[in-house]
Amino acid sequence: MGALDLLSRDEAPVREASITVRDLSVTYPNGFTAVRDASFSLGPGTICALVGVNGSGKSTIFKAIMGFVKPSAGEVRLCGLPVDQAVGDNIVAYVPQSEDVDWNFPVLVETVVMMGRYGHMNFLRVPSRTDRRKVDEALERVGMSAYRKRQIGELSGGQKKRVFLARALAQEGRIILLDEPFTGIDVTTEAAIIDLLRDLRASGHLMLVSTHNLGTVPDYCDQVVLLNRTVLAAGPTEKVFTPKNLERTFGGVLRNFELGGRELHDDDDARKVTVITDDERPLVFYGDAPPQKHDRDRPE
Ligand SMILES: Nc1ncnc2c1ncn2[C@@H]1O[C@H](COP(=O)(O)OP(=O)(O)OP(=O)(O)O)[C@@H](O)[C@H]1O
Repeated sequence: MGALDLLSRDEAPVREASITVRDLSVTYPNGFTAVRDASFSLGPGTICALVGVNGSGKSTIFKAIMGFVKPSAGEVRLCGLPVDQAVGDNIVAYVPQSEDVDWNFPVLVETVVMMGRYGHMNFLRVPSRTDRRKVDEALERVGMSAYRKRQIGELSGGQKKRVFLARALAQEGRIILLDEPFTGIDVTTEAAIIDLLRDLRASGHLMLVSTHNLGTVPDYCDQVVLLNRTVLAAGPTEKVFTPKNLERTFGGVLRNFELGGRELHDDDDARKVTVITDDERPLVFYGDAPPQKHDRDRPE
């Protein structure tokens, strides 16, 4: 171990992963309250889907968990700690939405992943042997070692997602937030990411995944939080991910096109539905229905 390792901040004890959101309200400076009285709690070894329409407050919840916005009421605790302390201890890692990243910024893949180690380094930010090894391992784990010397902006959407996932792995947070990780990627990459999330769950990590790909939610998420500016329902997937709850969440009518477009009953498989909004537009396809679309084509 080198002298710089001795000065690193890796000594924080490993705590059991947990997220507690209690009566959380977030009001933005313009006075708009994006989330009101939201409560849910999650423990270690969990993959939880955060599901809601556009603007329902998913990113706002993430920002509150990362400490980017302060609650106007209520609180968030991570592993039992206040957010600032948990972020300082590298407990929480974040995989951003693609749109939130400036892809023109010239930076190598391996540098992006090394950023996950910054919180573990001293103020000089000179990578130790451990930091380099963690970066190597993380790139290997997401299958991106061969791309380490490439500019991030040159990669495909799915490859970029993998790199940001590698950054989160290198950071070694027990809690990982993934903001729409499956948008714009192929099914193979989606399956690879889901496999990785399952591995991480098996090692006690807690993952909160905001997603519009509802069809696969019951396959890999053991918990679900349904959101529409507050928590409408939260708990085990088999209890919460029901047609009735999804109808409340999406504010439309659920139909099963496999069954001739009839409205869904609550004992139907919630995966095989399409949400129809008030203006008769299909909002989300999932299950065995056509792939996710947002246009006006209704399936026959
Ligand atoms: N900085 C801000 N100032 C004011 N209002 C904001 C701000 N950021 C978000 N909002 C508003 O808060 C609401 C929730 O936004 P948020 O980004 O959390 O939704 P979301 O569920 O993540 O949406 P999407 O699925 O489209 O990503 C929206 O009505 C949005 O316009």
